[in-house]
Amino acid sequence: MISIRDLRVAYGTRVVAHVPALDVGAGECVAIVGESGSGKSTTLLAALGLTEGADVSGEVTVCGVDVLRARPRALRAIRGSKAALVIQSPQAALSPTTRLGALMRRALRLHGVTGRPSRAKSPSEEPGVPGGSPRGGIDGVMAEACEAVMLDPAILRRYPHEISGGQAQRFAIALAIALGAEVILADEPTSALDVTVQAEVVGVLRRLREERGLALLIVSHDLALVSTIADHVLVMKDGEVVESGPAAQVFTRPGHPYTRELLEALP
Ligand SMILES: Nc1ncnc2c1ncn2[C@@H]1O[C@H](COP(=O)(O)OP(=O)(O)OP(=O)(O)O)[C@@H](O)[C@H]1O
Repeated sequence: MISIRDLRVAYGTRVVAHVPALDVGAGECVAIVGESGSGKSTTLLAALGLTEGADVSGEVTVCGVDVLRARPRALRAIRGSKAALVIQSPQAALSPTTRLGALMRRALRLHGVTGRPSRAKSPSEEPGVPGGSPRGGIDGVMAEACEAVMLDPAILRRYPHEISGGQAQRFAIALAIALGAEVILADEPTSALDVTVQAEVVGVLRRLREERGLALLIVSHDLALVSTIADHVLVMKDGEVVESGPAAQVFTRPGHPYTRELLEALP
């Protein structure tokens, strides 16, 4: 679903992220960890062609689209529908005067999700995803997407300022699901949340990838969180990947002194 080869992102003469190889398959979770400024978010944004003003080279393929060479139309087709970006403070991106339900409905219409059975991929394969809603219609798709992230669909009647940071992040994930996302790219997915809600959101992400085969690329400085969900971990430092391997290996037998440092800093 995501394949990156020899990605280099530079601002002026400074290379801020260099990623030799990164692959995320369906149902997999890959995490990028590292200290602030190490190039994690830049890598995530580059995967969707969103690093404005940067010189970007290499190969990036997301849902079959050659991101660095695709026309804007092809990029728009994957952004927001097939590949959804969940950012640190989703509330800031929501229009304050529009109820969440209206926001979600507008996004679904924009991407042609009607909730009619004709759009269903395979109801047996993906129950409750766009078009396959047993309740039918766009309202059914919206309600099921909320329930998939453990939000009461009544939240759709609220305004963005009436929900918590955790609910906002779950709403962003619900929106991605309603749109039929195959890939979720999440930047510090639980940064705004307290510990209990964090565990809930991670549980939701874990279940979604198991049940729907979602591919997850997560950026986080929280190694404890990453250890509960990632299959594969990339450790970045000063724009370079210093270690990359299966999560179990990176956490139990770290090969790089910097990874050991990060692990030792864990409470
Ligand atoms: N638009 C930009 N112009 C110039 N430099 C930038 C730009 N965006 C990011 N950088 C630089 O690139 C480096 C990597 O930033 P990035 O946001 O990818 O780090 P990060 O590891 O995600 O950090 P954090 O955890 O704080 O979000 C930083 O030194 C940052 O200052």
